[in-house]
Amino acid sequence: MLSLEHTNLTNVMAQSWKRCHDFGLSPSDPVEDHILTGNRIQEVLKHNKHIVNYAEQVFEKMKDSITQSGQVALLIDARGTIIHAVGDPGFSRRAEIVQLQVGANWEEKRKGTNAIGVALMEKIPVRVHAQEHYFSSNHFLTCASSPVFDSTGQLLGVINISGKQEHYHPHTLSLACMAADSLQNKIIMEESNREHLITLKELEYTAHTNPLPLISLDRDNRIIRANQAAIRIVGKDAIGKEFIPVEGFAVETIHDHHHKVWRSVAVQNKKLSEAERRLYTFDDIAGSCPTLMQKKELAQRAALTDYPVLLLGESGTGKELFAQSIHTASARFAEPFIALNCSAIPESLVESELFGYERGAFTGASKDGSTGKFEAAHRGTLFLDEIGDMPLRAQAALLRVLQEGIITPVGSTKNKPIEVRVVAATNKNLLEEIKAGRFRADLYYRLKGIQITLPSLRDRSDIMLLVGKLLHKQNIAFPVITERAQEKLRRYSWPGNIRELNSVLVQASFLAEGEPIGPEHLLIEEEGESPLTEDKGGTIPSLKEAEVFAIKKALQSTEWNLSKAAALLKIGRTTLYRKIEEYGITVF
Ligand SMILES: Nc1ncnc2c1ncn2[C@@H]1O[C@H](COP(=O)(O)OP(=O)(O)OP(=O)(O)O)[C@@H](O)[C@H]1O
Repeated sequence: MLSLEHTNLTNVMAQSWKRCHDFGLSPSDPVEDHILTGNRIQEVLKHNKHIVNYAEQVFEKMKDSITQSGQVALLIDARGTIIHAVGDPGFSRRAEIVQLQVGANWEEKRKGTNAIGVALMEKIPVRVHAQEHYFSSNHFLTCASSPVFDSTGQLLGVINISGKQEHYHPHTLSLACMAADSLQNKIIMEESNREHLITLKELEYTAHTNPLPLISLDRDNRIIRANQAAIRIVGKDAIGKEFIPVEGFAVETIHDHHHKVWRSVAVQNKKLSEAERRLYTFDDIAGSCPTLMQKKELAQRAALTDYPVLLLGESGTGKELFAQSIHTASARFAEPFIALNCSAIPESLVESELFGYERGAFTGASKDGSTGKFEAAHRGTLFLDEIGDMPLRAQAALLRVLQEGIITPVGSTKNKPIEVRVVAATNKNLLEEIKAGRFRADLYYRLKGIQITLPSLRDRSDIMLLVGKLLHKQNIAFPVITERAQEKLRRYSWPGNIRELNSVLVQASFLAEGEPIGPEHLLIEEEGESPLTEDKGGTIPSLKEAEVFAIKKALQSTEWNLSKAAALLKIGRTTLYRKIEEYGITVF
């Protein structure tokens, strides 16, 4: 009697044979003998360098048993080309005759039913033995293949073990599966290490500006990292040494699944002074240009009302600064100002984030329950940043509360009346988002109340006044900027607006070391320097030059915020990080 598994595999085989028949192949045909050689195979190998390196490590462990049992182990890319092979030299010679060698392609449509082709097609581990092969010339083989996927489930290739049919062994398929799993684990580990590195890099950059002392400890309570603020307290030499509790530091421990201490972080638990806790006010909004003054006046008048406010403007134009100023100038100034980054809410957590949840409402929920942003902002102001990126499901939930003025925490049956003033902000064109079906028109009209569009820095006539104020904030006296540097500042287009200006000035004052700031200290691309601008001879920049330029520009305008820069470039964070490494792009 056939087992279910066997029946299924038999079906898989039958379907493969049918496909081969439909391709117009006949079992007695000579097998296609095209093979990639020279530059073409070198290109494929270069493209797959990473996975081949890992496969070498995996195959190394199996090499002896594969050789002794007269087999070959192969790595095949996602398109069916063999890219690495190890095994018994005797069998390898015979195998080469049927092209079980680097450069040959074993897709079903070329080589008929075979383990590699079927595993690629069906994305499952499979054995193809003797006469199960479509072409008669392959009947002397017994082959087992298992697919390899990356962390997103995308097929990367196949591991295959082949031998003469008389060397059939029931465990060969398990061996192929184990090798594929091991290879997959190595690849996923590498990806997660890279992710970890990115997080560390981001932490490094935020730690620069984060004034709160922060220390990371290993499981033995030794200091493995500390930001500048913490180093000032514990000293540089403390890294690597045991952390002796310092007064005012709270240690929070991270446990693994077995409740073993894994890592800890020590954060200085200091109470923020009134000045540090203070939100921005209209006095903090620097500028004298008529457009900005007009927007500031409009916002000041809006602060006296309870109407919703919608702040529009490019990234870094001061939308959050305006939102806080509106709150502090309003009658709600003594109540909370709560900010929510709408683009960062995962779809599944929308309700709990906005409305909170009761204790034990869902798996993973804190046992004490949690207060949602609406409740936290009760009687105060809720600032909905990046509203244009809010997922549609969250938009529906938000609209409901704005209409009804009540919330129901997840897992609760009780309604709570909520009274908040909403200020929303986005750098997206909401009318276009509505047209594209990504933003609800009814929500737009509810949020719009008073709409204030902030000017981009390039459209402002008061850039030098801003420069003075921003340098003053860093305790640098004015004037310290040469004429040519001022000209350079005026000419630049400032895609990252005031945030970018601030970061360029911080870099410049650092580079100038107390001397007047000259154009050489301003690390911005002059418009004419752009490799994207065709010069008079019409030279087109190379793809690499264009990429480096775009990446640098995105990093500069987001102050090296990798997530924001990747979003500007419309690529993933991991890809951005890889390119930064590949092109050797540095901070300055
Ligand atoms: N008129 C201004 N005067 C002084 N500083 C300003 C002004 N406008 C913006 N800034 C500063 O520029 C930086 C960016 O401002 P803010 O975060 O408010 O911009 P945003 O428009 O909300 O940006 P994003 O859309 O990227 O969130 C902040 O450090 C802010 O203090």
